[in-house]
Parts: sequence; C-alpha cells; structure tokens
Amino acid sequence: MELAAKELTVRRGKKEIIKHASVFVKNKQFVGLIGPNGCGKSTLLKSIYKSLTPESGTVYLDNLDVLKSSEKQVSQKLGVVGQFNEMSFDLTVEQMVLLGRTPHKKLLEPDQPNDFHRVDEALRRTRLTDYRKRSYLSLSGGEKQRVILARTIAQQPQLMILDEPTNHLDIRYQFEILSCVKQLGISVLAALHDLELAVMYCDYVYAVKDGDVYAHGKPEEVLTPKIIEALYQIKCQTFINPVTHRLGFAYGL
Ligand SMILES: Nc1ncnc2c1ncn2[C@@H]1O[C@H](COP(=O)(O)OP(=O)(O)OP(=O)(O)O)[C@@H](O)[C@H]1O
Repeated sequence: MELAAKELTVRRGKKEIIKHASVFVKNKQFVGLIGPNGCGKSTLLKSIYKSLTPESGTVYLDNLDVLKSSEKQVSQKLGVVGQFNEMSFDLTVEQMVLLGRTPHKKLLEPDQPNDFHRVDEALRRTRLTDYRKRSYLSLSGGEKQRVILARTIAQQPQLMILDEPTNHLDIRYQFEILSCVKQLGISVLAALHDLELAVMYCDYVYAVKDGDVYAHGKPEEVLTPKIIEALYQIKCQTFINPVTHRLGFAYGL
C-alpha cells in the first residue's frame, strides 16, 4: 500500500503549523519522520490519519481519497499507534486488542473465530500472551504501548502510522516494538526521536522543520552533521559505529 500526502497545510488559530508539506510512503517501505520538539510531526501525522482536517492538501492510500472517505473505510487500511493511550474505563488486554477488529465488522456483529485468531496472533507478536486477562489500566506505560500496538496489529492495516512509538519504553522494548513493526512487512510511517533507531529501521527519512519538510532521502543522506545542526541547533559528528557498522552520532553544544 502506498501513501501519498501532498501539499498539506494545517492552521491552528492564526498560526500555520504545517506548511504545504508532502510525504510519500512506498509499498512496504519503513519511513521515518524526524525533527525537533514542536516542529509539527504529530500535527502532520494527525492530518494524514484524519484526526484533524487540513486546510488544504490531499491524502491518498493507493486510490482511496482518505480525506473524503469514512472512518471505517480508512481504518480497514490504516492503523495508528499514537503518543497518548490513556482511557477512563477499564478493559482487559484481550478486550482492548479485540477492539482492533471493529473496522472489519458490521454494527453489533459478534466476534468470530477469525477475530480471536487475529487477537492471539497480535498478542503473540507483541509478547503479551500472558497478559491476556490483565486489566489495561493496571499496566505500566510501556506495557500499555505494547497493547496499543497489538490492537493495531489485530486491525490488519496495510499502512501503520506510529507517533513516537518508543515513548515510555526502555531500550529493549524500543527495539522490540520497532522490530515487531518491521517484521509485519507493511508500509510504515513513524515519528522517531532517536536518530540511531531511525538509521536502524528506516528505508527513507523525512526531516521536518517549522512545519515543512526540510530534507528527505535515505537515512545516510538526511542524517548529516549539517542537517542535524540545522534541525536541532546542536553540533553533531557522525561516524560509522565499529560494532554495528551503522551510522553513529556524537553530540555537543
Ligand atoms: N491545538 C493547537 N493549538 C495551537 N497550537 C497547537 C495546537 N496543536 C499543536 N500546536 C502547536 O503546533 C506545533 C507543532 O506541534 P506538534 O505536536 O505537531 O509537534 P511535534 O513535532 O510532534 O512535537 P514533539 O516532538 O514535541 O511531540 C507546536 O508549536 C504546538 O504548540
């Protein structure tokens, strides 16, 4: 599934927060969105997944015009793992993950064996099988994040959008979450703060600055000292990590 988000502009009050930004994800590509706090990553993602309406621009998932389609049509193809996952009522982990099946069902249609099969599979992939009967509200921030990922996997999207999916997560779970998403083999658009993780997982990177795309390309083309300094106002040297043989970063003010 391909995503083409073109010339998106989002205004909040008088302020233009996203300014004619375009982002593309090719079939099965893992695309990263990087940039400093407040540059507009979440707003751009929200305008793509219909959580807010852009003032202008278009969003297509293959031939589906996302901004003109129903929530249900879109969520049969597009899944989202957001930044904040608080809820005021409690469900078990299994019930939470079952909610991911909603876009594939008719109103009040009971859960079918295939739905439970998808839930089992999502719990297994996120290593949550033993948490099935636990109350969602009793979980830690990191565990909740994995449940939300499991729910999104059960939804069987062909494109997954992740807004800082490694928030709350310790190092091991950061790797686990991104590896799990990568193994799904679907198209992914993920806002990431950690540049080393971006190098590890992304096929392509968009750097966002002041609400627009400042640079885009393969990670080693975008994550240069010059671009990193322009984005984050921090001095940076890049090097090839002798252990991982990937691009590494040394920062200083
Ligand atoms: N409802 C709103 N009203 C006014 N300004 C807003 C609103 N929502 C977001 N903004 C502003 O838009 C800018 C972009 O915010 P956004 O959350 O998209 O940034 P971000 O790049 O995702 O940041 P972070 O990395 O800190 O999560 C910020 O300056 C923010 O204060």
